[in-house]
Amino acid sequence: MSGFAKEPATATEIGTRILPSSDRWSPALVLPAPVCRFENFLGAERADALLEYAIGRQGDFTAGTVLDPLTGEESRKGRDSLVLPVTSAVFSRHLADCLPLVQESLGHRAALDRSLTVLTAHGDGGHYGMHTDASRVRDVSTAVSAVYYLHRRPRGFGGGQLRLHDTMVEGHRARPAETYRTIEPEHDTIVFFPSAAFHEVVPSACPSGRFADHRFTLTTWISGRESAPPPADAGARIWQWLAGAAEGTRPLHGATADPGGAGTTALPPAGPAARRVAGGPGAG
Ligand SMILES: O=C(O)CCC(=O)C(=O)O
Ligand SMILES: [Fe+2]
Repeated sequence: MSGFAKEPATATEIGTRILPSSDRWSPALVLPAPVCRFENFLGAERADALLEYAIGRQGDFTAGTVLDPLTGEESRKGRDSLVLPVTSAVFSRHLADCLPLVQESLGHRAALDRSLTVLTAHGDGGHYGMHTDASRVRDVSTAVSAVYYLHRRPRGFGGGQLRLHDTMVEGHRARPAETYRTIEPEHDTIVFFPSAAFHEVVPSACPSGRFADHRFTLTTWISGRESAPPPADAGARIWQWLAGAAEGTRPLHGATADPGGAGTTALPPAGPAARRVAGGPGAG
């Protein structure tokens, strides 16, 4: 026997003795940061070659730093990562080809034309406390962060998840929420999210201590020259809220990093293959 659930015919009012009325509601809106992820981003062969390259350059990595937003000074507070600046025409080309689809899925409009890439390694106790990537980009309201993950299989480390925090909007003020989405650093996957979104890397454990067993990334900050056009829909509004919440995380003066300077390279325009993907089957 099956049947449909049947509600009582009349609804009962919950009295104001239980639920008093109020004109002082203070609703807090909690929004997830827009994010998208690709699996098998470079493909097994290229991913393994890149991993071996990273491992082979062990001696060239240096301790990653953070910029103090108040003083603009570089420090290692809250961060234990190894970094090595790199460029790759092939990687940039592939990023550029994916960008139309990424921008579509993140509700992102502004033109992006520069990128800055570093290889990173997290070992035993490696971590990166809560931050935005404001100090790495020209205009944080439009910049996109891309983190590509690499590791040996079986994985030689534990932990090291990326936490992408939600944004809490109260009235006209936005701030990072305590809730977050967890991203596993899976080999040959890449994640894209707004550079203004608060995020952190939780501590990794690497029992062998071997460099080859570290958690590797190729992290790229993709910048635009111009500010975002005014949002036409709710999907784009989150970018403004994120930029508001990230205010104050960019060093005001004395910053040692110059994201528009020597480190950044021009991002090539997307190729025709990208337009086919973004346009769906039959497009192009
Ligand atoms: O390694 C990750 O998952 C994120 C790295 C990061 O946030 C950064 O380098 O700014
Ligand atoms: Fe970051």
